[in-house]
Amino acid sequence: MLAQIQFRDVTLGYDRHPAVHHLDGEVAQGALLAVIGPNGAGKSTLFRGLAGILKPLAGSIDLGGLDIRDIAYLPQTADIDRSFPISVFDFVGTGLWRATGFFGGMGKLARDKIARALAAVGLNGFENRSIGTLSGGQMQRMLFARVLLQDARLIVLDEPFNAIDAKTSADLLALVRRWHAEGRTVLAALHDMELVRANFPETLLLARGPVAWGATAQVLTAENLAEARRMCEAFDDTAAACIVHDLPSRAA
Ligand SMILES: Nc1ncnc2c1ncn2[C@@H]1O[C@H](COP(=O)(O)OP(=O)(O)OP(=O)(O)O)[C@@H](O)[C@H]1O
Repeated sequence: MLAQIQFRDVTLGYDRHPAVHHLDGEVAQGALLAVIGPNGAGKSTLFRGLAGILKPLAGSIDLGGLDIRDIAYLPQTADIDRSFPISVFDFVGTGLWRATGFFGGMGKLARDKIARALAAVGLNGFENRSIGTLSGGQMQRMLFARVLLQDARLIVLDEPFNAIDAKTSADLLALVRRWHAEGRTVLAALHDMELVRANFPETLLLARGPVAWGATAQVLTAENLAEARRMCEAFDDTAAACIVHDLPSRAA
């Protein structure tokens, strides 16, 4: 199996303080991987690193030759400025920037693609609504429509099913399955263990560092989950990033 992502002893953080550290491992092309862990475990930080928003403090992330524009990143809805004056249509249309460029005009073909993406997520008729008027579930559907348009090889979804109803979850999960069936690599940060067990073959359990990574049934054990909680509680948020060449045991 070819690797789509290789984490090489990567540390990511803010203001030189690590939030995720010493992550090693690889994600195969076409994998469907759940990333789970307690609040503050570093899931969003890891995804910001994958999306190129955050540069590693140490180590590296190899994306198997993918350009940053081949990655579709769905942030947590809390990270979206809902007061920004943009319509649903125009917001979803930003998913085409890879193809059209930032200043590219929007022809009929592009407008049709946006309309189809909105229809696919059940947002027909919402085109002219301002994003600030959407409910949580509609907002999530809109974000999925943008990912659809991006047509990316690597899809990174940060808590895509958070605070949405069962019908919306089921509709959006069907899109995730479709992306997986199309051979795209999909990573999703999730809190719902039942949803993970039922739909994600592989899981990374994170608690600032990796606790377990592999087949979901083997990762989601009571012992591993307890260990993740313990590691998160014990983590010192003010610690400085380790410098790898200061740690002979790791370098050996
Ligand atoms: N922009 C930021 N600036 C400084 N620290 C941050 C920032 N974003 C996250 N952190 C810190 O990094 C650590 C990891 O947070 P992160 O949001 O990655 O965790 P998470 O696993 O996604 O949590 P949750 O499940 O609550 O969303 C936390 O201690 C958090 O306070």
